Amino acid sequence: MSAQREMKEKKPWHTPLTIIITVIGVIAIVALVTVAVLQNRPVPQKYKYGIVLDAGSSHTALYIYEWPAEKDNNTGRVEQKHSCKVKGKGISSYAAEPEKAGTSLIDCMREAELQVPTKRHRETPLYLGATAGMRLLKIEDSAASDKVFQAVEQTLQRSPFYYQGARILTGQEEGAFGWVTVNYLDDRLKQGLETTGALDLGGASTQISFVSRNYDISESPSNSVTFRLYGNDYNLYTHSFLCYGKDQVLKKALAHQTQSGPTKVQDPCFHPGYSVKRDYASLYDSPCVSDMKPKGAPSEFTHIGEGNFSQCQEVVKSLFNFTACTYSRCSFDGVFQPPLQGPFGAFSAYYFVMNFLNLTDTSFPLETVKKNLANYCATPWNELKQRHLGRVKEKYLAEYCFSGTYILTLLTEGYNFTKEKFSDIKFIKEIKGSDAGWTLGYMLNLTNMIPAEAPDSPPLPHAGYVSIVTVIAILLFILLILCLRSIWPRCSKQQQIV
Ligand SMILES: Nc1nc2c(ncn2[C@@H]2O[C@H](COP(=O)(O)OP(=O)(O)OP(=O)(O)O)[C@@H](O)[C@H]2O)c(=O)[nH]1
Ligand SMILES: [Ca+2]
Repeated sequence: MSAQREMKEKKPWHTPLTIIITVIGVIAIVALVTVAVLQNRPVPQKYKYGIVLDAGSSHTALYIYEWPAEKDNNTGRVEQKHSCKVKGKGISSYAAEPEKAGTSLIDCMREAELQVPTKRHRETPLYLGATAGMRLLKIEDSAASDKVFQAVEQTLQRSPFYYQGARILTGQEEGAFGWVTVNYLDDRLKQGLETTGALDLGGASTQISFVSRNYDISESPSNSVTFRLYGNDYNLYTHSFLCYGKDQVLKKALAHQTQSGPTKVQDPCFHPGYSVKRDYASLYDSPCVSDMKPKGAPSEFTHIGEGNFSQCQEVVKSLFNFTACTYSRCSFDGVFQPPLQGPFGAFSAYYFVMNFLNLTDTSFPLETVKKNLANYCATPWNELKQRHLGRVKEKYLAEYCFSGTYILTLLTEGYNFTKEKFSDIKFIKEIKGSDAGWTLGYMLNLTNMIPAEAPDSPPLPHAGYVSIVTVIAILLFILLILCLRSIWPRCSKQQQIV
């Protein structure tokens, strides 16, 4: 009997009660961890979608955005799922046959129907925003602009999506939403980091938007937009220059060189050996140049290239007015601009052009960039065609020298990016797979997806929470075992004595 008791005291571990407690302990811990994991496991993702059509002056593009259904308010979660380039020109080019503006969108709308799951169609908001091309058409022929919108609306209303309207964005909205897009995608807003300025170069207008500390917004209220995003206040400076998109500036440069109504124009911004017949009527067909049309000009002129970068720069410079300024400081054409500040992202045509010219690396000195561009401009047209035609559209190829010169002039002389500041610019196409442009910012704003105040977030991420629960459970279990091992003999002894 005493030997048996001694055995039990030495190995209390093997008593049925200990085994039962251990099994219950293990089951409890497994259950606790399982519940913690299941409760906090990210449920299979359901997505929401939003569609924005960017009706630009040169073309229309459709963007589909996607975000996890339960996390509307979290930053950095909306991503571009798909984009579709509408075939043909921008909707403003259909002024004479407005119904075609509507039908031009059909193919991309079909693509969108396939991209967004059918059961989400009815709840997916669909917006169309038009920019400088439609602004110019509205100035030129307001009735034609209305007809284009009617045609576009007809197509969009027929789609299965939740159509929210088509309208012309103001230049201020276009600039500000481009800035929101860039900073949202870079996760700068929620974290309250220094923001990135946005430079957008379109076909008909160009936008500059940045936050400049300590500048007096009351000096030019029309250039300021204030935001409260995730608990941070932003005073944004923004300006949109109508007629300073690269297509309209090219018209202005050619208009400047054809003021005497010549039949031949020697253009330093085009390559040696380039020679194309152009007609006066289509050169002067936009409100940006219509009042410059020379009287008694012939019907056409021959556009001849000379390939001289510095002369081209002089032509381009002459298109800006650097003298008129009623503010403390101006960029050009009497427009207020506070001191440049912070890094900048330059997208759209800034990227297309500088990428083709291999000039996106701004760590090179500005002088080197200019020298490379000068070499490129001097390259004979035939040589370039041999090198690139087939892969690059002839119209784009012919214009890169002019466009590159315009970009450098606009940045350095227009906005005053000095040789030190030039390296603050990054030429970008997209950020984390989403295109840089105003469309994402526009949708985030209209769907109220960026809150004014910072949302409360759980103190621990899911993985951290599960790990801590598991560690605590294991520690408790070990403690229980240790307790059992040290106390049990005494307990059982006491039981026996009793
Ligand atoms: N080289 C090159 N140019 C392009 C490309 N796509 C567009 N462009 C040109 O770049 C310029 C700007 O294009 P976008 O940014 O789409 O301009 P947009 O939105 O139509 O015009 P806005 O209404 O003024 O904003 C236009 O002159 C286009 O013809 C491209 O892939 N390569
Ligand atoms: Ca644009």
